[in-house]
Amino acid sequence: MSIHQALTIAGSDSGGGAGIQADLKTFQELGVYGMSVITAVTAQNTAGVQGVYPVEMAGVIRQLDSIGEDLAPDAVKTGMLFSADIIREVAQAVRRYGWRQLVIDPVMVAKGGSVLLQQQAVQALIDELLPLAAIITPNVPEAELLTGMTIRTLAERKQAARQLVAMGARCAVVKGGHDLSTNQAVDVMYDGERFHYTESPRIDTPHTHGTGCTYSAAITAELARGSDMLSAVRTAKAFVQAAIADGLGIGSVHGPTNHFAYRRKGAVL
Ligand SMILES: Nc1ncnc2c1ncn2[C@@H]1O[C@H](COP(=O)(O)OP(=O)(O)OP(=O)(O)O)[C@@H](O)[C@H]1O
Ligand SMILES: Cc1ncc(COP(=O)(O)O)c(N)n1
Repeated sequence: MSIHQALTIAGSDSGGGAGIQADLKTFQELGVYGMSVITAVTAQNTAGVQGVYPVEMAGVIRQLDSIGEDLAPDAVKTGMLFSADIIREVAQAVRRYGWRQLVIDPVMVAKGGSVLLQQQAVQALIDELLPLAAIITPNVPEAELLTGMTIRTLAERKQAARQLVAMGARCAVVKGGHDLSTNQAVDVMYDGERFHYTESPRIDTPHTHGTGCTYSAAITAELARGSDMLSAVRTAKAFVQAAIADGLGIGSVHGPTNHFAYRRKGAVL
């Protein structure tokens, strides 16, 4: 039996809703074998982040090499990378091992406001990692920091997506999860030639912990399975929509999404 394989390079979320845990659950649900490189351990639950404990550099480098020397992921995603040093090592590994299908979710702050990427690391993300991206998937605040633009309108989101491609990503999606001005969650994708929109009704719920991780992990899984970029983005949108719509009711504050929901709805892989 041959199986498609995907790697996530991200932080651990003890509460299980975001980070490595969300990524591996999403890979599994989409029929892809999952591997992980853990950059930081977070103590986290639905109420917020109680602690951030970066993995020492030697440990990050060793995990990257252990994967690269033996395994061959069909697609790789990055989430919480925490520091400029980690970003540099990840970029080196991506080049060294020829990981061409790289999905970057430029995680910067948790929904509760905790810092998941040091401020001085943003430039390293722009200089070292972004040019290696098959796709980058910022939300609006992340796209603003990466491009230096102020983004309020759909036209500005389109311009930001175009700018991210000019900065070296092969494709960019600027997500609309944070745009409360419409009742649709509209994501804007630019593939270097044209724009595509993926939209779904906005669900009024506080339980959106880990939506960005889940979405980018679903893109990664679909790329690993051999999908083209637009199909991967469309499937990821359907996956995250189902996961938000059918919340689990876990925890006391911002609960996780439901990774089972997409397949339970009868999606055929
Ligand atoms: N309330 C919602 N209803 C429907 N779709 C949503 C909602 N919130 C987010 N989405 C969708 O979920 C996906 C992830 O977007 P979001 O903007 O939440 O990412 P994010 O802010 O990076 O997430 P995270 O905070 O987990 O890092 C996008 O496709 C977005 O359109
Ligand atoms: C380890 C880790 N990675 C990413 C997020 C972002 O997710 P959210 O913004 O939904 O809290 C997180 N909270 N924790």
